[in-house]
Amino acid sequence: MSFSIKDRKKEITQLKSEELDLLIIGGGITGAGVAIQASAAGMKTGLIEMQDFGGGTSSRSTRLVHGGIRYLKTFDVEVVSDTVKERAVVQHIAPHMTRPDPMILPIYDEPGTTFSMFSVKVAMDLYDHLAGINKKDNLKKYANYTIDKDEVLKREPQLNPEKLVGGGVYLDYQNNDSRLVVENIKRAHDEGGLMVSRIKAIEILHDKFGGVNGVRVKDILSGEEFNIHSKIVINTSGPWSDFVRHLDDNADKKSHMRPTKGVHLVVDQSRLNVPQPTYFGSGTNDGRMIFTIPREGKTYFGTTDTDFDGDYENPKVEQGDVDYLLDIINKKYPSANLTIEDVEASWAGIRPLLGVEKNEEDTDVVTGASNAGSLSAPSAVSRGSALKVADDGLITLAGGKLTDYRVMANGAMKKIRQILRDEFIEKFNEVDSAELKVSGGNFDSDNAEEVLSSFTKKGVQKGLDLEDSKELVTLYGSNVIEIFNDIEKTKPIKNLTLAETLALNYSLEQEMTLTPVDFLLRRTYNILFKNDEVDRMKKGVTEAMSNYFNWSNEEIQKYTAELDNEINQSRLEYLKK
Ligand SMILES: Cc1cc2nc3c(=O)[nH]c(=O)nc-3n(C[C@H](O)[C@H](O)[C@H](O)COP(=O)(O)OP(=O)(O)OC[C@H]3O[C@@H](n4cnc5c(N)ncnc54)[C@H](O)[C@@H]3O)c2cc1C
Ligand SMILES: O=P(O)(O)OC[C@H](O)CO
Repeated sequence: MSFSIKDRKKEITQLKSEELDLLIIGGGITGAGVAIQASAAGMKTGLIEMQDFGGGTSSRSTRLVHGGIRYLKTFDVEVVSDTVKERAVVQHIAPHMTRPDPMILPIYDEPGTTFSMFSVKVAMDLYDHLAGINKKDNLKKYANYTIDKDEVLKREPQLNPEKLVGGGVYLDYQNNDSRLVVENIKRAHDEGGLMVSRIKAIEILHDKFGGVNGVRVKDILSGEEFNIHSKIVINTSGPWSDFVRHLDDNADKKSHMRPTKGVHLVVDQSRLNVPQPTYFGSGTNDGRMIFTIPREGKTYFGTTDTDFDGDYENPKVEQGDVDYLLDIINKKYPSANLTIEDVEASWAGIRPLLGVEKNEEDTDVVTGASNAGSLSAPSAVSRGSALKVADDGLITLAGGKLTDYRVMANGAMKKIRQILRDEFIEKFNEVDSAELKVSGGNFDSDNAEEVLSSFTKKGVQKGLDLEDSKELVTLYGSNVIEIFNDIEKTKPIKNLTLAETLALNYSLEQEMTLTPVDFLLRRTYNILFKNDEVDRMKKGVTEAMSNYFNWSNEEIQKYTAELDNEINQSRLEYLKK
C-alpha cells in the first residue's frame, strides 16, 4: 500500500467529500498517536498537518524514550510514573527505534546539584521500581547501580575530576523521534486513515447549534481552501495549541500553554567522545540537567530551557544558547575545549508545556501535570499533559512528552468513547494500543536485537556493506525486508550510495516524503549526524526528487534553497565568524 504524493490527491478528494468520525489537527507524535488508535478502532479518521509529519517539536527532541528522572527532583512523580512505565510499551510497539541505552549520571559536589550520591540512588531505585525493572527477565540486567569516582573516570576520562564524587547508572532508551511519528502515521494510513501533510487548519466550523462540525483548511502546496466535516475535532497542535484553539471564535482567549525553547548542538566524536549517554547537572543553579549522547560517530548535547515567543515553525539557535551549552560542556569536559567552530549541526525545539494551573475546571489531566503553571522557572514546570473539551466540543490534547504519547492518545480515545457512547459501541471496536505495533515494528520485541541483526545479515547477503545494512534496519525495522527485495533491481542514483538510493525510493513511495528536507532531516537524520556527507547527498536527493515529482525550474530552485538554508542554519553559519 503506497503512501506518496499520488495518494495525497486522492485523500484530499475524500476529505472534501466524506464526513469523518474524527479529524485531528496536528501531525506530531500526539496527533499521530491519536490517529493510529482511532483508525485501528475503525473510525473514519483524518489527520491534517501544516508542515511535514513531525515538522514541529516531534523532530527536535533529545531523541530519548525516557522517564524523566530529573522530574523526581521537582516531585513530578506522576509524570515519572507514567513515562518510566511507558518506555517498555513504546519499546514493544516500536522495537526497531526504541533501543535500551543505559545512562551514566556523574554526581558532582557543587551548588545547585540536582542529585547527591544518596538521592541519585533513591531516585534510580524509585525509577526502576516504577518501571518494574526487577520483575521482567529481559530487563533485570539493566537494574540500576552506583559507581565510584575512579570508575566514572575510567568510563569517561574526558570528564572533569574536580568535585566529582561518583555516579549512577540506570536504564533509559534511545529513540528516533520523527521516525516514531511517521511510523505511527503509516500504520494509521494502513488502517484506512486519511493522513495529509501540508494542510493547515484556518477556521473552526460550527453547526446551527454552535457545535464544532469541521474545519476550514488551506492546502499549503496548491493554495486551495476547502472545508472538512467531522463529527469530532481534536486539536493536537502541541506548542501551537492556543493558536489553533483561538481559531474557534467561541474559544476563551486565555493562553493555556507556556512554550519553552530547548537547543542541542552536535560535534564530531573526535572532539568530544562519550561511551554512553551521560546526564549531569548544569552546575548553574537553574535546575537544568544536560544530556551528552553519542550517535552515529557524533556527540550531541543539550538542552536549554527558556521561555519562547518567537517563530514556532523556525525556532533558531541563538548565541546565548551556544554560550550556555559550550560553557557547561567545557567545564565538565575541560580537555574538549569546544568552540562554535566545532559545532557541525544543531536544532532547536519548543516544549508544549502547560501554563495553566492543574485545577482548571473541566480539564482532564491525562499524565502528570502536578504543578503546571506560569509562575515556576521553566525547568520546574510539569511535563504532564491535559485534555480539555471546550463548550462547543473542540477537544484539545496538549503538553506531555514524546515518551507518553500513547497514554495521552488513550486519554483522548476514552473521551471520544464518552462523547459517542452507544454509537462507539455499535460501530467501532476498542483497541489495545499497548499491542498496536507501529509500521516497521512487526517482530518479536523481547528479542529485538537478535531479530534486527538477522535482518542486517539479510542485507549483507544481498550485497550491502554491514554498516549500510544496519542503518537501513534501524530506520525501517521489519519494512526493510521489502526494501532488500529491491536491491537487485536498484541502480545507485548519481551522488548517492545504493543504501541511500534504496532509502530515498522507499521514502518517496511509502512515507509521504515531499521535499529534500523531509528526507534528509526527518525520515533520516543525515543533516544532523552526517554533516561531512550531506553536501554530496543533497545533489543526488534533489535531482532524484526533481525527476520523481517532475518539478519546474522554479520548484527546483525553491527546494534547493530550502535545503541549503536548513543545512546552513543547522551548521550555525549565521553565528560563525
Ligand atoms: C528540546 C526538547 C527536548 C525534548 N526531549 C524529549 C525526549 O528526549 N523524550 C521525550 O519523551 N520528550 C522530549 N521532549 C518533548 C517532546 O518532544 C514533545 O512533548 C512532543 O514532541 C510534542 O509533540 P506534539 O505532537 O504535541 O507537538 P508537535 O510535534 O509540535 O506537533 C504539533 C503539530 O501541529 C502542527 N500544527 C500547528 N498548527 C497547525 C494548524 N493550524 N493546522 C495544521 N497543523 C498545525 C505543527 O506543524 C506540528 O507539526 C522534548 C522537547 C524539547 C523541546
Ligand atoms: O523536560 P526537560 O526540560 O528535561 O527536557 C527534555 C529532555 O531534554 C529530554 O526529555
